[in-house]
Amino acid sequence: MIKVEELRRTFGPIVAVDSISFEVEKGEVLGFLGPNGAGKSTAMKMITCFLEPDSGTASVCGCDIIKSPVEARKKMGYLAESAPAYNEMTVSGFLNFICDAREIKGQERKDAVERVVNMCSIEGVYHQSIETLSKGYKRRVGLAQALIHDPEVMILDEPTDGLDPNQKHEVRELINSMAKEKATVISTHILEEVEAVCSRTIIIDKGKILVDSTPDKLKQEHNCGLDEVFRKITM
Ligand SMILES: Nc1ncnc2c1ncn2[C@@H]1O[C@H](COP(=O)(O)OP(=O)(O)OP(=O)(O)O)[C@@H](O)[C@H]1O
Repeated sequence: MIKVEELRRTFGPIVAVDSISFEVEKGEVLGFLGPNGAGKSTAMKMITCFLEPDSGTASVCGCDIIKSPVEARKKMGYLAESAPAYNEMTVSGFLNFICDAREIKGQERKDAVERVVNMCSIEGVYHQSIETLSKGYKRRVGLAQALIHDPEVMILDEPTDGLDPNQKHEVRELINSMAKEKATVISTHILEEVEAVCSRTIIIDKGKILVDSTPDKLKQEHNCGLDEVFRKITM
């Protein structure tokens, strides 16, 4: 469902993403791991059509991100690293604004909003303005907007960042509950999260893919826990 082919992006002299290629099938949850500055967010921004690649491309459910970005975006839900929500809007106003942008109307809109509000447990802050929310609730609102059109592909940049342990658990359960029907990519620094939700993991450093494997295989091959595997590979 996701096919990434030789994606590359530089910022001046910095090669943020260096010709990476991989595929993600329906039902897979791919964990994107790497140290700070490895290129994870840049890769995600390119796949979700928020940043143009220097070269290479990707397709999402058969829609090329360069030739058909609008179609590709319809297939994806994207939670950005620092979810760009409109602070002065209420949660309700923001989710309805996203529905406007995605042309979700009438009863379909009512059902979609109700579904994501329940899924992300944001009933209690529904009428509150976004600027008054805690970091964890902002993250959940970001997740709600990413899921509002029930996308086939989810691209989630550090989805549990800023959440307390209970909320982290809830979001991981949520990802697991949806995983079968979707292709999912999440980036994270939390190795325990990889074990909890990812069926596959890519370790990226300095823009290059160093490892593409499953968490279990990595632990077996290196005969240690994932945190040690991560250190061995990236240090
Ligand atoms: N807009 C930009 N202008 C200049 N350099 C950038 C820009 N965006 C990213 N970079 C650089 O590209 C490299 C990759 O950054 P990126 O944010 O993709 O890494 P990351 O793996 O997501 O890091 P983190 O785990 O810290 O979020 C870094 O060296 C970063 O400084």
